[in-house]
Amino acid sequence: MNILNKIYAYKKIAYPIERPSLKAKLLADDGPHIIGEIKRGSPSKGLFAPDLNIESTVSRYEAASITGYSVLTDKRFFYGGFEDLHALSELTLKPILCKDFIVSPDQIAKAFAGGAKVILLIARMLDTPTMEALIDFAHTLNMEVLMEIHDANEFAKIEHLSFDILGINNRDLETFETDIMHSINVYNQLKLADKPFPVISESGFKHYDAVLKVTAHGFNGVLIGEGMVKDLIKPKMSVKICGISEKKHLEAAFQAGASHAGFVLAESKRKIDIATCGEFCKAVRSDYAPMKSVIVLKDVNASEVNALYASVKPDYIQIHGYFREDVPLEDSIKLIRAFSGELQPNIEGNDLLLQRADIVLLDAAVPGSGECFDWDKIEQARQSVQKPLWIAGGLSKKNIALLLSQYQIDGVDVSSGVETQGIKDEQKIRGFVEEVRRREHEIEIR
Ligand SMILES: O=C(O)c1ccccc1N[C@@H]1O[C@H](COP(=O)(O)O)[C@@H](O)[C@H]1O
Repeated sequence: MNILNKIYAYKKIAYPIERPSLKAKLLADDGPHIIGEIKRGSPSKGLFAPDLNIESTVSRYEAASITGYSVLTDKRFFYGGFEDLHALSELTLKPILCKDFIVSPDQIAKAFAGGAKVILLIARMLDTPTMEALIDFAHTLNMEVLMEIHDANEFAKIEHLSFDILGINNRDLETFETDIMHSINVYNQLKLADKPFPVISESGFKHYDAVLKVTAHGFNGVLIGEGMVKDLIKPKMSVKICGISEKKHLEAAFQAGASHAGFVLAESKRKIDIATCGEFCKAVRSDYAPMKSVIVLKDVNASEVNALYASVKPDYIQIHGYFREDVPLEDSIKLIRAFSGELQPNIEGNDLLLQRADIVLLDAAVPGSGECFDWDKIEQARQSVQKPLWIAGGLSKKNIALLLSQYQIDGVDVSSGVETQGIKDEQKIRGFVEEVRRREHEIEIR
């Protein structure tokens, strides 16, 4: 190996990453797309996350399946720094936006060297020739430009420029107030749905529902700072896809955004063997976070439950039918207690497991049969159970809207309703989860 080969090999290690395009990711139809920001503080809030640890923040954001990162590199007003960009770029392969007040090509070069794929330009702060020159320079580095506007007047100023992504800032910089309706109104006013570039809504997201609300209005994604740092952005409703017996269906449940994957070890046409179940639970832990694994059992003793818990290592154990505590149930087991239709105390183990349960599940008389139970019973259970309440039994994309509009529940569990001729159907899995997310959002904003 001559010296040039050696230097080349070294440089390839030092500069390995051609980050994917944020624009392309935002245009892909697998959202909602969240750009999670590394933000320690702001002029309006001061330093709100002085001890922010980049590594643990990245693990949390990755678990939330964000599409890309934004990192504040301004020190004076936002308490950030290029050291944060460098640290972040070592930890992720996703696109990174360098969030700064860019006025010169030097800053773009610095952002590029730090591993950023995207720079921000603020329409209100720059004149048009400067923006044009900065966009050209970014493009020569194969970087993308997020052009930020606040209102329609600012759009008129940048409309003809060749930026890559448009951002509408919900924050009024005079008052620092944020209102996500602001970006929705501007989006509609400017008829941005017809434009070829992706549009994101920026700032002021404090609930996951708000993310769904803006994406339902046509936005390709959202940029969230404080809400991500403070871990406020989470879907509300748990969605369990049960009876998974093939890896591709586990993948489909994850991709669709299900919160739980269920593996049946009880007698059933969906029963899988313990070794496969162990593999699936392991895959959920290592590849599908934040999704959780659930093993489904029926008519069991505590000793069997403890043994399965030790060998398969699921996140949750769901128990149907009777339960006998022949030995104490392992303390660390997280439990879903399934009841047939109502909280009857007459099955052995019900009282004990109701007390011990982390989640209570109301299901049909024959679990996994695709039959609904009498939903009138839900209200009574809601009143008496102060724990998360999930519903199963004959759910599908067709009846989920009715269920969610009538009852205050915390999760839904489906098996037959996402199958075609007894086999899990990837399209139905996607359709079911999408429908839940759409409906939970509608319910929230009523
Ligand atoms: O799915 C099964 O075969 C099964 C067997 C034994 C216990 C539970 C089982 N699945 C549970 O069935 C419901 C949902 O079923 P469906 O949508 O009505 O078909 C849910 O509790 C699953 O966890």
